[in-house]
Amino acid sequence: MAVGLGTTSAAVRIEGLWKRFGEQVAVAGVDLEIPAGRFVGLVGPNGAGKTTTLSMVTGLLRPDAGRVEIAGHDVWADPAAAKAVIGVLPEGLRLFERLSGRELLAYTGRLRGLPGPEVDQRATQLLDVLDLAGAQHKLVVDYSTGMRKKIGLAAALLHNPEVLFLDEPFEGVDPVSAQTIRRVLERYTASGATVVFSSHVMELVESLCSWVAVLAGGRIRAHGPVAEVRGEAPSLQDAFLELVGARGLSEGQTLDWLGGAR
Ligand SMILES: Nc1ncnc2c1ncn2[C@@H]1O[C@H](COP(=O)(O)OP(=O)(O)OP(=O)(O)O)[C@@H](O)[C@H]1O
Repeated sequence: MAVGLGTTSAAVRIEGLWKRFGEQVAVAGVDLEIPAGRFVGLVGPNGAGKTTTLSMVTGLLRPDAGRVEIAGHDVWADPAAAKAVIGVLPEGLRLFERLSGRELLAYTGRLRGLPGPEVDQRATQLLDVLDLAGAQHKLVVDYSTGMRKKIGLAAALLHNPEVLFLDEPFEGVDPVSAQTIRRVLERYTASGATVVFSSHVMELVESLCSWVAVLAGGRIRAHGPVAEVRGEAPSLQDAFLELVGARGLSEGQTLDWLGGAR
């Protein structure tokens, strides 16, 4: 179901978003309204424009054209107000490596303007639910990939944002940490907050998300509740392959030299 422009329940409103890198058009006119209180998947093949879109939506990359509103705040006209209500776990997350996990949270909390005792209390709880309590005094440089994602998530949640943006949050994360992250995110959306995350892993999106947007070639190909985007297809994966026009190997592309039959 397409949510019409102008409804009031949108967590994120994107209008006419464009980004070009030289000759390469990365995002080619994205219009999208993301409803509040949903677990939302932004899916698309490699190079579809997911990271570029999320970077523009979260105020990290200036669009060539278009506008973005988050919880009613224009990201580029009023960046401070917009950034106050979002949390971001970007791709290739850069952290302060020479701080411990707890110090990183303390620093993030003060940057967000939270009082010290409140930061301490929230940090203790987040470290605990994310299974990082035992590693809280270790330097971030010594954290594993999964631990980095989890401390990045804790930092993104510390100020209790209205909308959380996550670029590939489960990439490189083992199943135990993935389950922990998942539990925290489900709890967060159950309280009415919105999560928007990008992924290529369709099974994950189908099991986690209630709403999905499919991006390919810099454009939105479909969006709405997962069941509607899936339609008659047996799985979201099948619907996705259909939407993005995936193709098999054709005549002349048989790779007949590949494999054991010599
Ligand atoms: N800084 C840049 N300079 C030049 N081209 C870029 C830049 N960033 C992205 N692109 C190009 O824009 C297009 C969209 O890239 P983007 O990283 O947004 O896609 P994506 O959907 O996140 O892909 P993936 O799933 O592989 O991470 C690609 O063709 C990419 O090569």
